[in-house]
Amino acid sequence: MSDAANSAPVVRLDNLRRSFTQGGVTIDVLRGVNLEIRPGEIVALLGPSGSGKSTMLQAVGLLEGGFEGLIEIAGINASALSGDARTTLRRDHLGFVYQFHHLLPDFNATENVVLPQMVAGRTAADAKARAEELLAALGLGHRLDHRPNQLSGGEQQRVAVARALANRPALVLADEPTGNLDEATADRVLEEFLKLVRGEGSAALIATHNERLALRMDRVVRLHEGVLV
Ligand SMILES: Nc1ncnc2c1ncn2[C@@H]1O[C@H](COP(=O)(O)OP(=O)(O)OP(=O)(O)O)[C@@H](O)[C@H]1O
Repeated sequence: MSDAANSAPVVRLDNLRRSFTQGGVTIDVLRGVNLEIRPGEIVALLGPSGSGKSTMLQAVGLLEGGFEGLIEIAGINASALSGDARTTLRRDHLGFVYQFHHLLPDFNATENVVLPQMVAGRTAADAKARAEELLAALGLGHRLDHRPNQLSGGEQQRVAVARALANRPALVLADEPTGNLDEATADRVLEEFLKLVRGEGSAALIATHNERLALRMDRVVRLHEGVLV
């Protein structure tokens, strides 16, 4: 067995449930999701539109309340934590990539990757060196001073990838990370994303509609009628 298989999971979900009530109608979106992700493991989360992929990522990302069941991140029971402690747990262990990059428009590529590191307490010099290393690894060494609106869609997503990995998260959560790119660009960006995640030794949970891209990951799980199959 590999080292990864012997070590504690970076995330463990046990009987995760979430319902939404809207206009008197309740829908049970997650009906008892169980999942464990090992350190360094890259997992694709598939499921049709509306099956609850984003809802599940919000739970694991500790971004929303209203869930029942266990959410454990790096061995810590997140369900039992206060808001501040959840924020710290998120900052120390998780990185996020969304379909749309959510970069800060007034900051250049380097600064967008530096900022989360400064929030985590790293010195400006260390943060800058780390940002430049990640951006160079993603082929953006010549775009460090460009602001988001001076970058192509693929370049913007690469900056978002660098930002997500900046604090060396144990787990990267990605929601359709290449969903707004054309097929060829999506393929290239995903390839670089996976390579970097593997190189960094992070685990990842990546929601996608794309079966072909999912096959490039270590494991595929599917949301069907509120549970993972
Ligand atoms: N805040 C909310 N209030 C009410 N219903 C919600 C809320 N958030 C999500 N839902 C419902 O939960 C279901 C799952 O939504 P979710 O966004 O998780 O699906 P998804 O699998 O990510 O879909 P897509 O692939 O289209 O992004 C949908 O039917 C949606 O309408």
